[in-house]
Amino acid sequence: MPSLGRLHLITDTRPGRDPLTVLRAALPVARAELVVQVRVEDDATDRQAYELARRVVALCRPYGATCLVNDRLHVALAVDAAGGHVGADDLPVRAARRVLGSAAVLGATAREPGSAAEAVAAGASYLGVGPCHATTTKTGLPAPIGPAGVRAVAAAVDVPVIAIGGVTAASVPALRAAGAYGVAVVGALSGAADPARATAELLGALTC
Ligand SMILES: Cc1ncc(COP(=O)(O)OP(=O)(O)O)c(N)n1
Ligand SMILES: Cc1nc(C(=O)O)sc1CCOP(=O)(O)O
Ligand SMILES: [Mg+2]
Repeated sequence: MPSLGRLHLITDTRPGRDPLTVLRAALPVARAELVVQVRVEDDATDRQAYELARRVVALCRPYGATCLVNDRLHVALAVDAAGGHVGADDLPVRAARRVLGSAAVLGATAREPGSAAEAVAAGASYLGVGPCHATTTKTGLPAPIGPAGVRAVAAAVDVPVIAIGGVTAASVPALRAAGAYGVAVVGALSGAADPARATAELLGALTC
């Protein structure tokens, strides 16, 4: 399995957002450090998810960036993405691993050490851990766990921990110090006036 990129860009498909424009700005800056997770709204059709994922895979390929698909693993397989990401409402990690195969990248959401260790034992190759900070991008989340929560999970597993939820370049150093391997963002790039510059700032904070 190739090494995992440290900057995960999750597509923002809310009305008025333009995920492919953001991606085109981020790719030349982050190149193989970029992991793009195709995430669509729950009411999007599989065809819409497929069309977006197909375009993302094609855009990522020349840069060596990685494309994953959130939730819809059949779409990941259909577009030959590198893997997928699952959480509590999705296929169980062991079932997801069976679907994707042993070589795929498989991310799982974990918010505390016990479920984190279970997800790794079931076949997760990285963990998405959060919400680290308050976020307006997704509703219904538990209270933020902060760097201390990330530290507890990172100490319990031997796979990369990707911190998520309200992450900005300013919050990256504390998350890295807590053991995060990388970060996943929506708003920090999708809402940026200059996504290329925001990508450079996030990468700078991740790799210094
Ligand atoms: C990197 C990363 N971490 C966590 C999540 C959240 O996944 P999940 O809990 O399944 O929630 P949805 O994203 O499906 O709404 C993620 N997508 N990526
Ligand atoms: C999709 C998602 N999952 C989360 C979790 O904690 O499981 S937080 C989140 C949204 C992250 O968006 P932003 O970077 O704009 O805060
Ligand atoms: Mg999910």
